[in-house]
Amino acid sequence: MNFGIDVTGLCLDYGDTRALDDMTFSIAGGKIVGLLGRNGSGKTSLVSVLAAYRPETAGEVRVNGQRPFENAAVMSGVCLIREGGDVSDTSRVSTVLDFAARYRASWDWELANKLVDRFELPLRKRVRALSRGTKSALGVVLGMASRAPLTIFDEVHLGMDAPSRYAFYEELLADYLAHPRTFILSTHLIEEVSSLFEEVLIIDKGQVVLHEPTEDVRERGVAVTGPAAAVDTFTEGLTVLNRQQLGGSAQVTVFGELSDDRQRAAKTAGLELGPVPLQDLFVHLTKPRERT
Ligand SMILES: Nc1ncnc2c1ncn2[C@@H]1O[C@H](COP(=O)(O)OP(=O)(O)OP(=O)(O)O)[C@@H](O)[C@H]1O
Repeated sequence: MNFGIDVTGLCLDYGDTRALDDMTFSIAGGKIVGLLGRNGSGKTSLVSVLAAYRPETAGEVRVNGQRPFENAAVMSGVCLIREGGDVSDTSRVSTVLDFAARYRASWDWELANKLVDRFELPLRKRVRALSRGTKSALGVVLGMASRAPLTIFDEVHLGMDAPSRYAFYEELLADYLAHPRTFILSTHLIEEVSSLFEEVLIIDKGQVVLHEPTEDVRERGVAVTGPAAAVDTFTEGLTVLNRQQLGGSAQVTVFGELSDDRQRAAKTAGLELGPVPLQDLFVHLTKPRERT
């Protein structure tokens, strides 16, 4: 079972601060979605509404067809893991897992135990004695083993070191393939995790900037690689997102599709064309605009 999401005209205010500003989007169930946005763009606010931690100020939010806030049927099927962990600092790791197992209808102990071993979680230790990375790993175990129809990781893996993060991505993909469900991952570490995303939702200043299949997003630009002088000549006048040079070779990322003629011209000039790194597009789409 997996939960889909329908959001229409969603607004969320904290007093005078409008954190979510007229958001509209739908996510079909059974996908891994990347939620990308700069600091303060509204990622945590959005997932808090989806997971019923907060009521919306205006608009409509439907998770599995129902309004989440104070709705037991939705809340029991949504698992939001935030970086802080939301678990009692004084409890032992084993107690936190036991509690989650009692609360989560679809909890899977086999998976939990496998991940406890993989992340070397100290079951007897109290949560407050865990390092930041180990606490994040505990969050990963709670989120994965819940097998919730909608599982949301809000920047949970940022505290983990690279081997642990890659272990997380591997376990997430394996378990998703075996037990498809809806995942939302909010992150700043775009490139290393982007291969997992089937869809990308980019938000900025509380608004949706882009919501597309990842493949389509990558086709919104082109990475041009080859001898530096030829690359620069070819990309002159185009919207350049990024330029890297190594010795005599350069790679320039440009925004916008290239016509067939331009693509042929690139090949004739000995240039290689490739997909655009998601990170470059993200930076471009969320960069501050001049006010008019
Ligand atoms: N409890 C709160 N009270 C008042 N304003 C808040 C509160 N929580 C968030 N905000 C404001 O709402 C906006 C969105 O914040 P939010 O935490 O949702 O962004 P974010 O994308 O998760 O940021 P980050 O990547 O830095 O975690 C920001 O302007 C923030 O200052």
